[in-house]
Amino acid sequence: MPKVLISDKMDPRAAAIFRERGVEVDEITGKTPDELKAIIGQYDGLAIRSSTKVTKDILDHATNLKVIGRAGIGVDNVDIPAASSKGVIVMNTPFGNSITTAEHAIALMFALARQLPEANAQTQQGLWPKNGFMGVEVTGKTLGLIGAGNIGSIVASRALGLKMKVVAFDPFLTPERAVEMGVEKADLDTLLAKADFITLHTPLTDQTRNILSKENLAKTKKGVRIINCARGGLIDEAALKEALDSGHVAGAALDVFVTEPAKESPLFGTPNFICTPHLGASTDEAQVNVALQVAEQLSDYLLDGGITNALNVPSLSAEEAPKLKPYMALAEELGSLVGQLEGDRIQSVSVEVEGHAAELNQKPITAAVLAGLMRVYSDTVNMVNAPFLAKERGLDVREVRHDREGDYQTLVRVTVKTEGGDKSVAGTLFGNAQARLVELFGIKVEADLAGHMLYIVNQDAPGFIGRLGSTLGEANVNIGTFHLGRRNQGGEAVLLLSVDGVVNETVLNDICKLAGVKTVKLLRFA
Ligand SMILES: NC(=O)C1=CN([C@@H]2O[C@H](COP(=O)(O)OP(=O)(O)OC[C@H]3O[C@@H](n4cnc5c(N)ncnc54)[C@H](O)[C@@H]3O)[C@@H](O)[C@H]2O)C=CC1
Ligand SMILES: O=C(O)C(=O)COP(=O)(O)O
Repeated sequence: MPKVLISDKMDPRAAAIFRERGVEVDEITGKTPDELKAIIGQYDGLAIRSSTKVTKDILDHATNLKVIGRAGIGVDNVDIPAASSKGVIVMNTPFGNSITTAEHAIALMFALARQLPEANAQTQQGLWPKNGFMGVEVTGKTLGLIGAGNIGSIVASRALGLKMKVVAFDPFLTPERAVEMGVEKADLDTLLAKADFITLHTPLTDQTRNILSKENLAKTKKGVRIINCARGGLIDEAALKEALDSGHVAGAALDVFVTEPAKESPLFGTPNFICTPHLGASTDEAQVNVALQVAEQLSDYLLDGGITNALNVPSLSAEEAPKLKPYMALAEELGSLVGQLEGDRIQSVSVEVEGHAAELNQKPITAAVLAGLMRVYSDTVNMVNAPFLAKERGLDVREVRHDREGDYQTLVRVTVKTEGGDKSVAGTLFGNAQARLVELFGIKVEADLAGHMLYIVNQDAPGFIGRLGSTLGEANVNIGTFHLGRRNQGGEAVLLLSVDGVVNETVLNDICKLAGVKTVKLLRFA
């Protein structure tokens, strides 16, 4: 039974779903990195929010980990490249808390416009400060939206409902989508110059870090009010403090900080500054949504291989997964075969599918070919890290889908380009389940690829098989299955034999010495 650790506070429904689905679950929150390192090796899955930092160091100790599920959106607390290179899938729940977070941004906008926190505090101190708080209306004002994705577009729709004008800066926002959203698409400088309120809704990336820098804050309209419910690091906090002190920025509301938990900050105590402790996603509704979703997604993957909302591997629905499973086994065997036979000589790989295989999602099939192929270099390769490793090695990978009818109802062909020319292997599924090699470097064969196998290329001649049988028999090597193919009578022939146990070097040398033998190689399949 797979085992999952929930390491951040999550709605109890997540644990209930895991148990219902047949996944063992531990809920252990608040661990230090060292404490987490000590226990993470036991788990196949890890469910987190933003508190757990999944660093390379933690991943190095996560010897059984297959999948990380983020109950929420931002995954900047996960070292995704490190997870990918370890073959660990990273998933998030991209929509479960977006309405809630958009509402928090709107709440903070009103809190700023009417100085609600300070007015509340002074009223409760018995000051009745009726003349101390002059607010501003939002109606008719311009909201500058930096980032017009899921959350940004919900904020825009709410702002339009409040009769605001919305100007959006997002390099990926198409003019058509801007029209659909009812917003004006603008460049950043235009937005900074026009906006009465600015709200940020981008991930933290190298491009967005300090997007509200000292220089950009200086380009804003005097009296602007700024809201950040996305990520700390999008605003230069020191420059914001200066701009609040000088009165250029009339107010700022932060839900997120560069360093979290933010137990101290030069911004604390600044007039017209308000903040919340990363509460954007904290509503009953959002937490139920993300908890249910993350538990279902992790269970799907650990139990059935279904992949939803993964950030480092193509998606694979729980419906597709069982159909693709035998294809992935076939693809991995074909990749392993060419990898073992051609290894370092491979310059590029092409994966072709035809017949039934062409009706399926090809990405997982290609990833499985690469996993088989790259396993020559490392035992820890799987379909998550294989595409990355292939890229690192400079392997060019192509996918081809044929609509044509071929000799087989379904076929996967892997062609590798080497200095010696293109070499191709192909396989089919018998009964939609049983993987079978049907072509090996242009020669028709029919073989199961399993266990230890001997690959022999020889000149087709009478008596060869008898001599080979005797050599193996004398060495006490039992032949399990025997598959033979040849280009033409008397031409090049290829033999694939499954053998019980490992064939040692002496036996391989004896086979090499048999008349007509060109190549002998010991292969290993799962
Ligand atoms: N405070 C909180 O508790 C929460 C914070 N968030 C954060 O909100 C942010 C946005 O989330 P979603 O809208 O769901 O993401 P999304 O991926 O749907 O949208 C992000 C948008 O940012 C845009 N973008 C990327 N680079 C940009 C750049 N250089 N300049 C301008 N725009 C750029 C993208 O094109 C995209 O449209 C994330 O960072 C997420 O972590 C999300 C949920 C809760
Ligand atoms: O979903 C996100 O990106 C968030 O920032 C929410 O964070 P949280 O799950 O509340 O720690």
